[in-house]
Amino acid sequence: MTVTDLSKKPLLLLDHVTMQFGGLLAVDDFTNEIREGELVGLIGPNGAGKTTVFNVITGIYTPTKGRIVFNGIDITGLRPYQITHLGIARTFQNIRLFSDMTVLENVLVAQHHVLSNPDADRILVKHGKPKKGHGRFWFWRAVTKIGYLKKEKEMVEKAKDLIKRVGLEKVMYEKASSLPYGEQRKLEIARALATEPKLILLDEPAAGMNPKETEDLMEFIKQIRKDFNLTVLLIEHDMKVVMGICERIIVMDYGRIIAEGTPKEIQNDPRVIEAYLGREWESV
Ligand SMILES: Nc1ncnc2c1ncn2[C@@H]1O[C@H](COP(=O)(O)OP(=O)(O)OP(=O)(O)O)[C@@H](O)[C@H]1O
Repeated sequence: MTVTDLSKKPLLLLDHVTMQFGGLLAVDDFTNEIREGELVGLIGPNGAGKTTVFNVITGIYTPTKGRIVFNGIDITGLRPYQITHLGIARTFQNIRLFSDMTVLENVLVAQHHVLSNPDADRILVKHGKPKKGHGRFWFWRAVTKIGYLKKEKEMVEKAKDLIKRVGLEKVMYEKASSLPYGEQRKLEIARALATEPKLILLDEPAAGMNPKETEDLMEFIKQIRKDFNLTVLLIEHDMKVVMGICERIIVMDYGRIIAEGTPKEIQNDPRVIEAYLGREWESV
């Protein structure tokens, strides 16, 4: 049974997507449509192909076969930065932050793509650490000082506002590496939000979290979906999270979709229990 709300506008279509690595079909004829505002879970045993689905959506890999359409645009084969521009952001299984930078600097770096590069570089040099290759900085700063100052102010205000909205204002000037794990995850999600996505892909956001952090994360994901008008696709092994917040769940095994439905339907599906939930569900 499908649980897709057909009154919602289609946002992402994976149309017979296949990703082959040599003789291995990591993703095999994957077809699914995600509609605006949905919160969808992607689950399955280790090696089922879940992260590869994220990698083809975000342009890390070009699918061997099939087509990916986002918001009416065929994005198959586009570069990752082009896909980010169109409104897809992601987080990774292992947290990826600039550990020596503050929370604010981390968000500013993520906003980088919104501005033309010279502007973004200059703002980063001032609010973050100077990088190599910024010799043009002083020249451009003199030439475009007024526009730059305006843009800088806007960018910093925007970053601060985002940090407040995700509840990290108390640690805005702390180094990312000094934050507790749950806050590092939030910061990673905030960095994804800084690119102003329509769709966010979260790869195992609850990995390594304690039960309290996991509870907070579940609320956080529901809250940001509402506050930022997001569509969310989530890979997660923690069944409490998946069953607790997803409206629809897609189950993969050996690269293929083996089931799709509401949390209740998935929990009672014999194919899913056999391939996956039998093991995972016992631990919930
Ligand atoms: N770049 C690559 N080259 C070769 N094989 C790959 C590559 N990326 C993934 N694979 C293989 O594709 C299969 C699917 O991997 P993938 O990481 O997508 O699974 P997953 O469902 O995300 O697993 P997990 O839950 O453990 O993260 C695995 O067998 C993996 O070894």
